[in-house]
Amino acid sequence: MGLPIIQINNVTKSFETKDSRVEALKGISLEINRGDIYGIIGMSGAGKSTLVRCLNFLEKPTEGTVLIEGQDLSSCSDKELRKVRNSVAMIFQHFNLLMQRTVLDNVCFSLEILGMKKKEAREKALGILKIVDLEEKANAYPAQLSGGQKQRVAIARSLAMDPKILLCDEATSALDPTTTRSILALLKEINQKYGITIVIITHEMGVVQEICSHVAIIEQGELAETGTVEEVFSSPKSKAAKKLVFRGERKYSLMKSKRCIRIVFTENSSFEPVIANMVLECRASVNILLADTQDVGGTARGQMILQLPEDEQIAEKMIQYLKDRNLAVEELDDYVE
Ligand SMILES: Nc1ncnc2c1ncn2[C@@H]1O[C@H](COP(=O)(O)OP(=O)(O)OP(=O)(O)O)[C@@H](O)[C@H]1O
Repeated sequence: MGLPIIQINNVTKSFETKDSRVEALKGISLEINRGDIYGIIGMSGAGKSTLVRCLNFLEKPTEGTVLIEGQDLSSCSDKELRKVRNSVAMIFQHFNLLMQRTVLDNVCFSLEILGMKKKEAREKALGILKIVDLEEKANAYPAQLSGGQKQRVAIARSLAMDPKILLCDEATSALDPTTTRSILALLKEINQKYGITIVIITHEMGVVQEICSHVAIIEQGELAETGTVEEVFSSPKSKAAKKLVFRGERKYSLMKSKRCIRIVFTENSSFEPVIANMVLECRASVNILLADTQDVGGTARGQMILQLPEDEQIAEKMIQYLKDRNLAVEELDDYVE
């Protein structure tokens, strides 16, 4: 597989304000491989934006190192840093387009700054607008576009630089679910066709599940958990991961038992017969606290959270019943109050 394209080693970042000091990152280490779509997820204020800004040195870490393709950014000259930054493109929640310029000029702008001739830049930009499906809007101004179209222009502008890495900071947070899906599909296509490594910063587990191969969960400036999306979704270990996977729901129930389990299905259709048969066989009812299906890396994954009967023997029998049917059963602490 070779060297990871991004290596983050023990990065800390503190912000000094007039009367306080904020430790936004507290010793984060991460490796991202070439070709990954890597999600970095966490609640508001967790330090996601700070971390992503450290990846292109828009923010310099207080301590620790960031290596892009093996090159330590802290030992780069200004010229070398500019070169690295050209290969690490970034898109944002609010698009950051030049409002006085047309779509085409937005894409040509950075190419011309790099010294490309106008005609050549125009040709390249038109080719890229085709990739993002915005050819017919080349002469429109950003104000005349929808949110999704604006984000496509921002993606086109970053692709113009032939980046190796694309950093997306909450790039779909201002978009509705349908538009979000189409932008995520475009990012996936770019990743697959052009081999661009993508880092996605988000607070939504749905975004991670839709397209990421790997995920890192950060909480209060620390890394809570990393793994493949499949691993983290199937058996989240940290409190932060559980909160995101279970969508932060904490249930209040009329049933007395506090014993809850989570089952993961690969097929949505297997939900009902298994639970119904288990209830029939054990002659006791369960309380279904959550049941849903989510798309994890293109596969439908169902999860169900059950509150078991108070009778320990029956509860054990139910768990065994499910395990005998090769279902992953995980006991959840403190799920009900
Ligand atoms: N320039 C700054 N000066 C002072 N504090 C800052 C600065 N930038 C970020 N912080 C603080 O660092 C912490 C992490 O902020 P950051 O923006 O990285 O979080 P985030 O996870 O991206 O949050 P959100 O999802 O709300 O954008 C917060 O407490 C924030 O207030």
